[in-house]
Amino acid sequence: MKRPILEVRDLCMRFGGLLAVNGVKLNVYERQVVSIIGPNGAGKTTVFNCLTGFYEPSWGEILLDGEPIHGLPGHRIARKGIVRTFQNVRLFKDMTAVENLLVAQHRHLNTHFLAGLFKTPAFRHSEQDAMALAAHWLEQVELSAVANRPAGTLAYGQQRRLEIARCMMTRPRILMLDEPAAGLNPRETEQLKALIALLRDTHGVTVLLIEHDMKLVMSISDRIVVINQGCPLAEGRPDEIRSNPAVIKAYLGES
Ligand SMILES: Nc1ncnc2c1ncn2[C@@H]1O[C@H](COP(=O)(O)OP(=O)(O)OP(=O)(O)O)[C@@H](O)[C@H]1O
Repeated sequence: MKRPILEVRDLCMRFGGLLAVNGVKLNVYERQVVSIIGPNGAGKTTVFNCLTGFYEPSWGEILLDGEPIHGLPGHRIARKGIVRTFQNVRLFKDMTAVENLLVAQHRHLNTHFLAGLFKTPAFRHSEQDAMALAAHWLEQVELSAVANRPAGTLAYGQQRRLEIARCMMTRPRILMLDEPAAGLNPRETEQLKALIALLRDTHGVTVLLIEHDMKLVMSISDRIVVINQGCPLAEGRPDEIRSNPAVIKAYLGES
């Protein structure tokens, strides 16, 4: 069987006396949507923060394609193709939708100072490529019509999709979405679900999802990992998780 693109072994994160993450493991295969669920305070966002280098784990291993990445700074992990969105929308609200995408593309541009100053052919080409990529992603997330509107004036669901497009500008291998459906209406949630499926099925992206919307989680996930009070509780297909008594007791039974 193929090796997982992302392997997490015995991940632990301690904050003083609190063991917020305690022995979490993950095997994420390419082109899968894997959801991490659990009650409030279970440790889901802390796992994301460890995976993206925002926190250095207290213990455990994180392997990307078999190569250890735990302890690397966030920018190095991002360069290896792991990018994320946050629970709260983090766009440049006064910049237009397309400008928000071009900012993300900046590190791929030929940005040598003199090349930019004299607008060399290489610089102009990379600018054109960035614009073409931005146009492509605006179309994929159905925002072409609002490309020149300030991001802050877009509907909330549009802002969420713009954030995902911004991540996609960096050509990630693993896209991590932290509660992307929070605050969305049912129509916007359906659009989000279709977008996640498109990213996996058409663009070959692997998606890690933290989400409280169980309808979305159950319908889009290939695998689900349940954590409770920092500890792994269950792992499996949506139908297995739905009928797992421990999960129902710890989590689904709450709602
Ligand atoms: N930087 C920190 N310092 C101290 N404690 C923290 C820190 N970050 C998180 N915690 C604690 O770790 C535990 C897990 O928090 P975390 O945000 O990872 O949970 P979560 O599952 O993402 O919750 P939610 O679903 O509410 O977003 C909580 O008890 C939280 O208070």
